[in-house]
Amino acid sequence: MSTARTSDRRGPVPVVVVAGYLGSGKTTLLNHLLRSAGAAGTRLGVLVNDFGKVNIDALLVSAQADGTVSLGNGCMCCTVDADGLADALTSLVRPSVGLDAIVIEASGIAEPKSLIRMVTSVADARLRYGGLVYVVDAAHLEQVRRSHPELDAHVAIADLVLVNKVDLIPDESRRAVEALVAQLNATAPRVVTRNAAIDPELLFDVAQREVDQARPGQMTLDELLLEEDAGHDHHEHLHAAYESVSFSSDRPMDPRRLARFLERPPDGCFRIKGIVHFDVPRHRQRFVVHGVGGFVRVLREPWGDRRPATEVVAIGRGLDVAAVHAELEAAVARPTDAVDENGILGVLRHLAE
Ligand SMILES: Nc1nc2c(ncn2[C@@H]2O[C@H](COP(=O)(O)OP(=O)(O)OP(=O)(O)O)[C@@H](O)[C@H]2O)c(=O)[nH]1
Repeated sequence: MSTARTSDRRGPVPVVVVAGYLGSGKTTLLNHLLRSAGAAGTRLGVLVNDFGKVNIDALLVSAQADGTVSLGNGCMCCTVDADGLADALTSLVRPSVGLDAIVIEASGIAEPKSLIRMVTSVADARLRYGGLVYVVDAAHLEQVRRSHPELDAHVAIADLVLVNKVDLIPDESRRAVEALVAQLNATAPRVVTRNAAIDPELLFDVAQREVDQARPGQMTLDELLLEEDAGHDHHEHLHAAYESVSFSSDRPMDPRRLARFLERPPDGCFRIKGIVHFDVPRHRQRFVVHGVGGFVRVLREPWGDRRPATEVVAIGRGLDVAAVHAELEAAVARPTDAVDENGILGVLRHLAE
């Protein structure tokens, strides 16, 4: 239950931006995340323009003061406008609050790019930008695009696209919407959802604080995929499934090649997280790396009692598992490599310090 343990283990708190056209399902997503995060013991901070949007009644409000609600399960909810965003973030990432992740809902008409810029410009090493999740109303995408052509550009910069409300349309239309989204954004993974029910693990590390047991109200990736599979073309869904590729090595990594992997992740790769060992003089510390759609954040800390070794996990949809492995394998330093004194700079420039 200790918050210190959490921040030790996790490094900076990820700040995920949720955007989408009016009525696409952003609030539904926040409520789903709050429910499932609370059930798992994850402490989530939510920033919204208007409390009324989030179903706080269902979440056992225990206290409310100064535009902040403390939710019974350790989650926090704040109202915020553009001017107050940086202050709200800085105050939410205080270790005493003990949050695992923060989610910001962009109001339906907000320009996601400016919100992302506001988040990335907050100079606080205790937080890191955690990517843009864009919610699409699959039943109205065509219609909304006609009146709001800027929607295409929003989808294009997303790191993860939720193709939501698929219960309202036939399979054929769903496939057409998926194809259109893929055309607008070839690299971001897509998740097909009903009521925005995604696995929170896709957005941030889900802390397991109480007992590690089945989490009511939350569908795991496996369950989601199984549900998607039922009644659909099985072959198609096997290929559409999420993959998580784990890589470990006792040999040190080559910093230049690893930095390239983080900055230009393989197609479909949404998240990369890991602990990396470089055998570079003065840089033999334990490097904690986070990548979200090419946005990289690195922390450095002592190994302590731990034996230096590398462990990296890549999560995505339609990932070429063999290719990811091959790329990471190729990033292992070889004894025959020429001395590359500047190689580590590619990693250091992402340091959060
Ligand atoms: N049928 C169906 N309805 C959904 C789904 N997801 C959300 N809704 C409903 O769509 C309506 C709008 O959802 P919200 O989550 O409020 O959408 P929003 O993006 O927050 O809307 P704004 O705040 O107006 O931008 C609500 O009535 C939801 O219950 C879904 O997958 N299927």
